[in-house]
Amino acid sequence: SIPLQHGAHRSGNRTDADMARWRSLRFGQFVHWGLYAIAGGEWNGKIYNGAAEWIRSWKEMPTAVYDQLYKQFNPVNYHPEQWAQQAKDMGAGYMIITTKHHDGFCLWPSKYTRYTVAASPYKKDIIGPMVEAYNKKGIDVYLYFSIIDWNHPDWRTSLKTPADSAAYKRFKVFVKNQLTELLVKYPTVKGFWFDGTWDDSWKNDGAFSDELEQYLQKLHPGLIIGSRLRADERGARHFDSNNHLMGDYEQGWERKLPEQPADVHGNDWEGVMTIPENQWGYHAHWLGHIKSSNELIEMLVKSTSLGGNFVLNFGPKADGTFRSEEVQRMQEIGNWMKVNGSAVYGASEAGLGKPDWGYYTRRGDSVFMVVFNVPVSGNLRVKLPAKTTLAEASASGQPVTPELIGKNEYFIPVGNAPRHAPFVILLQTSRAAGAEGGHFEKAK
Ligand SMILES: COc1ccc([C@H]2[C@H](O)[C@H](O)[C@H](C)N2C)cc1
Repeated sequence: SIPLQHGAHRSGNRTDADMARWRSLRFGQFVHWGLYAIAGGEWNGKIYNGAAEWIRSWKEMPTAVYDQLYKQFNPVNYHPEQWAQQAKDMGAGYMIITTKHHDGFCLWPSKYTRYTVAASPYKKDIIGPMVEAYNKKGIDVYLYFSIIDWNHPDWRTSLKTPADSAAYKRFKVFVKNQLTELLVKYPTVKGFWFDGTWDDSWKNDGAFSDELEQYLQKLHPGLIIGSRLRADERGARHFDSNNHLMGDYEQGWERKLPEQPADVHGNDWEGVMTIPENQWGYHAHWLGHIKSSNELIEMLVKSTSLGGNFVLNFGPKADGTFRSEEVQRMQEIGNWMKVNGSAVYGASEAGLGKPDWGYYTRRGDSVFMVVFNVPVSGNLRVKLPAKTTLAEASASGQPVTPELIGKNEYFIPVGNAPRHAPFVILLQTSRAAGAEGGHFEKAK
């Protein structure tokens, strides 16, 4: 392997309590909120086909116009305790909030730039009350932070001249100052969700990203930071030049999910997902497919079945309210999670493969069958590993009688009554005496 100073410093997943908690929560809420919500994906009567939070880069939107939008930021209907309650009702265990997206506008009154809420008509800190409201509901908070900062005079995409290098040196100090400020002002946050780290300026300075990560973890022990922050000294991102994951979990699953255990190599990982095809900030006109609650529940269960977390994104309007499609999905998903959340919370891969009828998840000896597709036979096939016995099966607390159809193979009869949502069957298994280690195969 290649000797690296700034590659992965740990092989295998973190085993500490903070990471175990992150892993157990399984389901998060992403919130993208900022000046882009004022534009809402359109300008001068034209609709922007890109992602709403990127509208500043749209040729139809003069940057000078965008950069004045802060003078209109005044979310009179922003009630963080209502945001937190609806997230709680959805079943989210953690929330990720954009403190600063690529446009550089800060939702907290940073003392390192004037481009913050303090300069807006709203004046007040957005982040502090949000962290407090979510924590009060028992929801952990993570801070999204974009390294790219289109507003800052010292940000550079690449370093072409000595002047560029001098500017970017100042910019790195600014970044470290802002991150320190966020941890000092909001000490209950559990981690950072970094973005905007693909430019050469950042990619070619692996040493800085490594030192920054170590500095932040020393300042805030237990901090959780995904694989988007770092580059190694050869410019490799997410996985270092020896193909070892950098950061505490794989953070590359954006609007896509792994298909099988081999795709995640036994690493902790998190998938982030939009309800429309590709909108993170508020866009008045959602184009293309809008995912239903059942589709989103399947993605959450699929993620759990592959040992990862699933984070669903919401883009509040400029006034601080949520669009009806988003409120509806939070309620529908929450209603399902209230009944079936035990198949997700604290659960992980079952090591039983992928059945046609849906997904297996597992927590200890409890195996959950989350059923999306009932076969025409009305019987769900279950094959357990050798040395594993099936103690009992139940659906919604009612016992179900499995039919033994072969060695450690069963049919679970569920009938063909029409169903409009996935349902869960609990298999209580027991480890036969002398079964070595985990009687379920561990992900490779
Ligand atoms: C260039 O392709 C990109 C760049 C950045 C993104 C940003 C989105 O604005 C959003 O914040 C998402 C989480 N992030 C990866 C998405 C796609």
